[in-house]
Amino acid sequence: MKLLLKNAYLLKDPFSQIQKTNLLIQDGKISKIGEIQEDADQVYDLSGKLVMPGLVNCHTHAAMTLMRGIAEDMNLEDWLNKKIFPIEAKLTAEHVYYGTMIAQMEMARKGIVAYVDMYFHCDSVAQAAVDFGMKALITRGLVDIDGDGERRLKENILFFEKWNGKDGLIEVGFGPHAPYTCSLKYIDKVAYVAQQLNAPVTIHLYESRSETYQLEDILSTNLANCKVIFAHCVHLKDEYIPLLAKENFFVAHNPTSNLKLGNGIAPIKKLLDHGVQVCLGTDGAASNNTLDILHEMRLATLLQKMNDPSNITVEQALCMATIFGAKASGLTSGKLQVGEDADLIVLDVQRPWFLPFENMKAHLVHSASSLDVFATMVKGKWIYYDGNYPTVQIKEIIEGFENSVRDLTQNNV
Ligand SMILES: N[C@@H](CCSC[C@H]1O[C@@H](n2cnc3c(=O)[nH]cnc32)[C@H](O)[C@@H]1O)C(=O)O
Ligand SMILES: [Zn+2]
Repeated sequence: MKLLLKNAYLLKDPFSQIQKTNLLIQDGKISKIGEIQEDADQVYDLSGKLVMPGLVNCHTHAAMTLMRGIAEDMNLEDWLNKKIFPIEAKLTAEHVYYGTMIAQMEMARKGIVAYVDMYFHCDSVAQAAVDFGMKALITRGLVDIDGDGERRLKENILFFEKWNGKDGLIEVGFGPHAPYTCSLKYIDKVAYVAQQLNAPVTIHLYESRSETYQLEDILSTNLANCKVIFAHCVHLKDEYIPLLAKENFFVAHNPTSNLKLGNGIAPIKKLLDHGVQVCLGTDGAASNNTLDILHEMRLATLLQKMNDPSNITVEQALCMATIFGAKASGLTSGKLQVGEDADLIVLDVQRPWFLPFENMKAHLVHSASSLDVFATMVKGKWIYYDGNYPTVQIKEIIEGFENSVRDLTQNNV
């Protein structure tokens, strides 16, 4: 299958100049950029549109779209214990499938091509990603405070065996939830298994003020040897920052969720200055409430500029949303060049807020909104195109989602 994208403005990566050109996509990969004479099966005239690498959401709980708006104006502890956990106790595999589908529709609509998930009923998450055609690093959320950690870990291992690498879309990792829900011994064991399987790990770290454990203790476990995405890192002592500057460590910054749950602002400028690899996440839709990486990119940038506007540059912001997220997730390259998977987005830039055109990169960070996204492609397939979701039956999904919400919220105790 050959697709030709004609007459588009192309931003290959945050550091290159925008140029008007054509892209040929063959069997899911970019096969040529420039003058193209070859015939294609499908030709798209993208005059007036900009093609750039797809965005990566490095921390979410996709199925939590089911709980969007259900628990507002609360701190993390009450939000989790009083509202979210009791509803999650009722979740079925079917609910998670529809919740994840709706999340993916939202993410595709907003230019996201790949995401990192931590949840349960993971077969449903993976099935939804494959059905929709989106890339996902899926980790089973693991807790052991209730004594049932072993069962969850076994489930994560089986899930790895069944889904890892599926269709070139799915990667499976391990998700020890947080140091306050997992003992050190359990984190160590989970990380050991992940290391043996060469699988990544994702964990919540220093999200709220009440998290006062020692980072040295956490890093004395096998976690030190794994590829790890640490979500949040808001309440990280200064002396801990250098400990995270490692090739195998990433910090997923979730500025909206951190503000909304009253947790504060992560020290992103300091992390970047120390060479820590920072990417962006939305967290779940119950704490954000949107899954919008363009929005997180802009907010992350503005928050760090609070005291000094030079703290985060336009290029750094674009890197967090694309290349750094791509590397953290391992799912895509975050660059548009020959030989890479065609994981790209198309923005309609014929709009007043994208003028003057010469300053487009600044507009992408400070002026664009996700509603400027015209189309989203993963591995050469459109998953969103001009109001349509070509891979799924929207009516059936919305119906399944609404039935799931009804199941979860009706008083059936
Ligand atoms: N409790 C599950 C496993 C946990 S999955 C991941 C968990 O992370 C929770 N979660 C979502 N957002 C946050 C957050 O911001 N901080 C901490 N936990 C969160 C989410 O509600 C979900 O319960 C079981 O029965 O096996
Ligand atoms: Zn989270």
